Amino acid sequence: MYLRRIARNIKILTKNLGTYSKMSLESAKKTAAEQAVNEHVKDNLKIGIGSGSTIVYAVNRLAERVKSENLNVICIPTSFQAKQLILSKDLKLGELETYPELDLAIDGADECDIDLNCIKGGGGCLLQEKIVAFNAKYLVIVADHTKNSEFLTFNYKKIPIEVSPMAYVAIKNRVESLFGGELKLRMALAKAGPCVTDNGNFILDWFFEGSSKTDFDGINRAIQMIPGVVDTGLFIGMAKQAYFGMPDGSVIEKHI
Ligand SMILES: O=C[C@H](O)[C@H](O)[C@H](O)COP(=O)(O)O
Repeated sequence: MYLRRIARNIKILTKNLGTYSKMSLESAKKTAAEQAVNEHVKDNLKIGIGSGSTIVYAVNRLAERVKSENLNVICIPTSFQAKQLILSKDLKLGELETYPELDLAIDGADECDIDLNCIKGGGGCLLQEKIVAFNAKYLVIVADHTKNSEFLTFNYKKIPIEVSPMAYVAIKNRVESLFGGELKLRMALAKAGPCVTDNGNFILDWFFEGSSKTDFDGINRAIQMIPGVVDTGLFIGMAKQAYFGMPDGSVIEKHI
């Protein structure tokens, strides 16, 4: 009886700790995203809007500032999710076709190294994010502290690669024989079969462990050369600044 009660209390404690750490991660994302929007958004900007859970806080803050300061900003989405966010907040929606030169892009990351190289695509969005970031003068990353790492794959052990569906087996075999690791076709969660991106492609998650010496730039270029590869989640040399929300409520900023 006594032991059973202890076991129950331990279970409750573990559950509460889990909820607490999830809450603190969410507040870390929020503080980082809000600070980035406070420091970078000005009147008359064309802004690329990234995808994921952290960008939601950035868009919320952006909408507040647009309303309270009567700012004129055009938002260019990087995914279906980003477009829905922009529309739901009554922000001005633009597209790259009409606004091919952007002032700023704000986006999340799955991991970000000391030089601000990133792994992205954990949520299945990378191609439009990379196109939008490339055409923005300044890419700012917003994330919680768990994404701030020494080198890529230090914490986040997979690199998403968007591929043409017909080529996924050939690409999997080629990357494994060139660089090792294992590529797995990402499966959908509430649908039978593979996860299909906003662009109608598949995602191969490359489980690969690099080190501080790994040439991710070279690897990225080599993979991009394989026919059927649409793009990789390696964002090398693209971000100029990153904001990481810390557990104590502070924000660490990194510049290039
Ligand atoms: O595919 C998703 C995007 O690349 C996200 O920006 C990335 O996964 C980070 O997302 P989150 O802000 O949810 O950690």
